[in-house]
Amino acid sequence: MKFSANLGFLWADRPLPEAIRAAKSAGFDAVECHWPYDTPAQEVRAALRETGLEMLGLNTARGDLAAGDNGLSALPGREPEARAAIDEALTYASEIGARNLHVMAGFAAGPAAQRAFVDNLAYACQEAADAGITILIEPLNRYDAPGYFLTTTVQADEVIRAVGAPNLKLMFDCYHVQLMEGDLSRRLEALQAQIGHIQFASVPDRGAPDHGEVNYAHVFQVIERLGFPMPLGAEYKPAGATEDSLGWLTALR
Ligand SMILES: O=C(O)[C@@H](O)C(=O)CO
Ligand SMILES: [Mg+2]
Repeated sequence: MKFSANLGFLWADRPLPEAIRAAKSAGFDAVECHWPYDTPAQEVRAALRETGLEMLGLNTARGDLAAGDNGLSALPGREPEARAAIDEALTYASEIGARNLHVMAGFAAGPAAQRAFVDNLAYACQEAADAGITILIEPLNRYDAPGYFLTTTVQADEVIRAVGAPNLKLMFDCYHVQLMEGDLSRRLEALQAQIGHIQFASVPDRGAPDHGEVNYAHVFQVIERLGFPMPLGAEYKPAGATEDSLGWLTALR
């Protein structure tokens, strides 16, 4: 199996280009990140070229962090900001050759939020299509992100159908899905056509995948059997130094 290091959590204490090099040295096949915007895109591109790693994806900016924003695209009345964040992210993604963009919904609820999300995603998909970029939406669990608009794969499936764009896919983060819905094996199989990227972490502590209530040896076998072609995103919070958390990866090599 192939694995992508999520540099929002792994080597998060290092500047992004150094984190990319560390992921290469540790044996990862790809990288992904959260919000790379403080690092000039050419520095990221240079590190990717040097290591030969692909940046699989990044997130749209969350908005006004001091005001508690966690994404903008499902916030009625804030469409101009949401679309500016989408434009910014697509420009950055194109500059570093990233294939996926996670468009973050934000804290909202109700029909107006649903309409705003669908409309903003339609805009994102249209703008992304020419660059060959896939737009992802990710349900987040209610404990880490209470009040977030998108919380389940069932809801994400409805949104994907409402937008109806071929380049809109589901980010299936096993950690969030286990906390909200469980039944990982069946859900991966049922949703395989909609899934654009898969992430994982132990549950419930969001650590390395070698402990906790989910048996990842089994989940990885399911994913392999389904023939999912892309590296899986290791998006967990190491308990100490990232290098000391990689026994699971070594064991699989
Ligand atoms: O699971 C997560 O938290 C991330 O994948 C993310 O992009 C948003 O916080
Ligand atoms: Mg995730």
